[in-house]
Amino acid sequence: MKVLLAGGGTGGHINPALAIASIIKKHDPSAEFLFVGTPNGMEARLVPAAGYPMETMHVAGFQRKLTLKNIRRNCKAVYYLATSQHRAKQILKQFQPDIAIGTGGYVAGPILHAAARMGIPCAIHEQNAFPGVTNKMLAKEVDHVMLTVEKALEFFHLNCPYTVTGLPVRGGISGMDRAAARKQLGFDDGMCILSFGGSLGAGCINEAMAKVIPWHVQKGLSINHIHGYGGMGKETFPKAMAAAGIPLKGDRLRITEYINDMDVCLAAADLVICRSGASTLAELEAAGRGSILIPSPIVTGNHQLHNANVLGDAGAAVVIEQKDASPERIIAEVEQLYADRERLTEMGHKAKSLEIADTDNRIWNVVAQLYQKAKSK
Ligand SMILES: CC(=O)N[C@H]1[C@@H](OP(=O)(O)OP(=O)(O)OC[C@H]2O[C@@H](n3ccc(=O)[nH]c3=O)[C@H](O)[C@@H]2O)O[C@H](CO)[C@@H](O)[C@@H]1O
Repeated sequence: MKVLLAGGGTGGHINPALAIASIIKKHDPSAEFLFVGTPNGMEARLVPAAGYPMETMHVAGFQRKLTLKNIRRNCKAVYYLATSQHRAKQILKQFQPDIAIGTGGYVAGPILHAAARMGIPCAIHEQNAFPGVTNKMLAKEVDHVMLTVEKALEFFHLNCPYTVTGLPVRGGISGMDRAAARKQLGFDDGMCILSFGGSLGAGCINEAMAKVIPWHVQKGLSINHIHGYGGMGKETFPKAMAAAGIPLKGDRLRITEYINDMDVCLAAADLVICRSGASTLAELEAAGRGSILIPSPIVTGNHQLHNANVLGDAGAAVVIEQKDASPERIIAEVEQLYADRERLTEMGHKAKSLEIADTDNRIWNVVAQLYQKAKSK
């Protein structure tokens, strides 16, 4: 089977494409893959690192606010739009895929559009509860739409079947026992908080944790705490801790720029305080952990708030919009959950009940349907 995968820009679009490739490879080890991305997006690093070939094409989004800089950017976007169809056809003619799958990001637009017009069976995967512009457009042309959550359906006008597949999570996320994870981290059996703000960190979460950590340490509460401050907090967060007299690594503390062992940290945690990117939420569901979610307000269509509300509405998370997420408010929420561990455990169960445990099979079923369609042509 020859599979073309297109997606790019952020890890949020590329990692699902890589996960889909792994699922296909597991079922069909002889499958051949070609990724299509932009030369400057994160895909240019992540895809070759995962060992897959990639063709590139230039694409850019249109800016709505008309400043001089944006007019220049829009001129570039028009040029790319004019040349992208030719490039897309060239890539498709060379690789001759049986099927094509888009996982979002501008680059998926021209290539999936061209593939659909050439009669190649196509599908898209939408990671968020509020779909991106590319997927919304492509949904009218493809043969199948895969969704992480059913809620996204409200925003699509579909002419084709859909499957709620969930979002593939990294191996190991739900596999570890809480006690073993704590032992590995050197923690005791008090409450364990895990906080982080996406791969780069989040100013708002760092500001809150700069108060939350000294609060529970100075009060002597029985709390273990892991915090990932990200590149964004690299200069400021360790200084804030030093000023408060808090060590970055103590008996109950592990404060680091990036959390590399998220599987262990999630398993150890009782409460997670974080943004609401799609992968993070799928991981919270797989691990079955209660959370305080502070959606990033600067993402397209405010999709992180839509994502967070799926868990919030199910009672699996407390959702606090960034404008309301003062350190004092976060401390108050943590204090309540510290005092009511049963509620926290219940939130974890509710998160687990949202998990789609057979995501891999659901995705493979869609792929198999597309391939059958390709072979029957
Ligand atoms: C800022 C932004 O536009 N984010 C979007 C991007 O997600 P983006 O990839 O930035 O964020 P996600 O929450 O989807 O994934 C973050 C990943 O990084 C991991 N992690 C994070 C911090 C850390 O220290 N260690 C670590 O391992 C998390 O466990 C998770 O697996 O695409 C997603 C899918 O379209 C969207 O839902 C997000 O809104």
